[in-house]
Amino acid sequence: MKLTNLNIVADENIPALDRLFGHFGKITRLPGRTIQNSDLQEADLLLVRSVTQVSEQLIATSPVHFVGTATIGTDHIDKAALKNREIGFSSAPGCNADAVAEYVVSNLLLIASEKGFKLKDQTVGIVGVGNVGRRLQQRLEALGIKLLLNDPPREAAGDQGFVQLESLLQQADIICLHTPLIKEGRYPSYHLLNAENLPMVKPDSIVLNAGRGPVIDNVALLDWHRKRPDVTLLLDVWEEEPKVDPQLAQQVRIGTPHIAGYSLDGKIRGTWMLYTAFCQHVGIQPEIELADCLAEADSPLQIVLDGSEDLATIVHRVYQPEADHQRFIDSLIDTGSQPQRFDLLRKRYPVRRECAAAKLQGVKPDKALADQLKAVGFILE
Ligand SMILES: NC(=O)c1ccc[n+]([C@@H]2O[C@H](COP(=O)([O-])OP(=O)(O)OC[C@H]3O[C@@H](n4cnc5c(N)ncnc54)[C@H](O)[C@@H]3O)[C@@H](O)[C@H]2O)c1
Ligand SMILES: O=C(O)[C@H](O)[C@H](O)COP(=O)(O)O
Repeated sequence: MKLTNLNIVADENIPALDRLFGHFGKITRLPGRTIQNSDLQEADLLLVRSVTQVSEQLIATSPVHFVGTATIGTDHIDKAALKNREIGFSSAPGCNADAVAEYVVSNLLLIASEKGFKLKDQTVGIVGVGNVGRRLQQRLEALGIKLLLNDPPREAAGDQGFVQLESLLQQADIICLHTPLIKEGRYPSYHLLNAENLPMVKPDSIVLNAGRGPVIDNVALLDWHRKRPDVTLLLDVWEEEPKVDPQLAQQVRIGTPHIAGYSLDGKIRGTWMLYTAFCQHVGIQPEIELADCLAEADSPLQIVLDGSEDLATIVHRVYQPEADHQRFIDSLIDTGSQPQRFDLLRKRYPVRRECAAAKLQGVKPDKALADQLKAVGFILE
């Protein structure tokens, strides 16, 4: 196999493809939802995002020998089918975990200022404490916030410090869901929140889902929330996406089109992780650095401080949930085209950097603010 004339079929929404895979051969970019078996009949590599269902049927009779998904989630991949056909596989674990943690912190700071509470007086429950949940845990702990953690697989593996889901639901002021979508096995997460346990949620609490839509039974959620409008809903993921239930969308305070992880840094990191995994698959040494790919993307974020800012103001200069929410609400205007608009919002998502990439200039923050900024991921000189 020559490594310069491979046929690569890739989702058109994967960034930095030319830089990281161009030298391996010809790249054919396709809309992820439309990639089908006939597109793969001469393909060596298939690079996807979460919207391509990689099934036995998709790869049957194709010469594909490596599949990569530039995402954390893998619920769209039939890993057993790939293994049966001895096709190499890699996802991008943790690639956009910082982006999701920052999305959550930014949302919570927004709701705290709207409702007039201090985050440090709240108890936050994190369900699913993996790459995303851990980074959220680190940030919130560093801000002095009390946490309740639920992760039965980690608990079963001997990790400590977890509570049962029911007690988390009963005690947390803010509930953040960060589990993968798992339908089978010992710890399924499908409809983890449902008609039976949603009523356990405390009055006036906040429920945020940035995992996968079906982790909450959306029909039960709508029904319950109509009786419990005191609860603030923050939803980035939807059970039938790209189709969104317009009635549920109207109940949420912040609704977004599955973009919690959509930082430029997280996306490029995802492609780069596939590049290194592919190099390993074919037994060559990766030569391209992640930092070079990010530098070439050339989207610096400079934040000039005048000394009047607090943590929320600065975090919202990196990521402002309200802008995404407004675009999302606008996309619901016509039921017929709503799913296409959902995909378009994702395809044309504005450049968003992570806190670690921001350069703070102007008036130096005092120690208290500097500590908070470091807690949420800024790097201060
Ligand atoms: N909205 C977005 O843009 C976005 C971005 C990144 C990831 N995600 C989703 O978030 C998920 C989590 O990401 P991650 O990087 O933390 O994954 P991860 O695999 O590192 O961690 C997932 C954690 O969830 C735990 N878990 C599994 N089943 C559980 C259950 N039934 N109840 C409670 N905990 C359970 C696991 O033990 C693990 O610790 C991904 O699988 C993906 O579906 C969404
Ligand atoms: O699993 C992930 O990494 C995230 O959900 C990711 O943001 C999905 O993005 P998509 O592949 O749908 O563009």
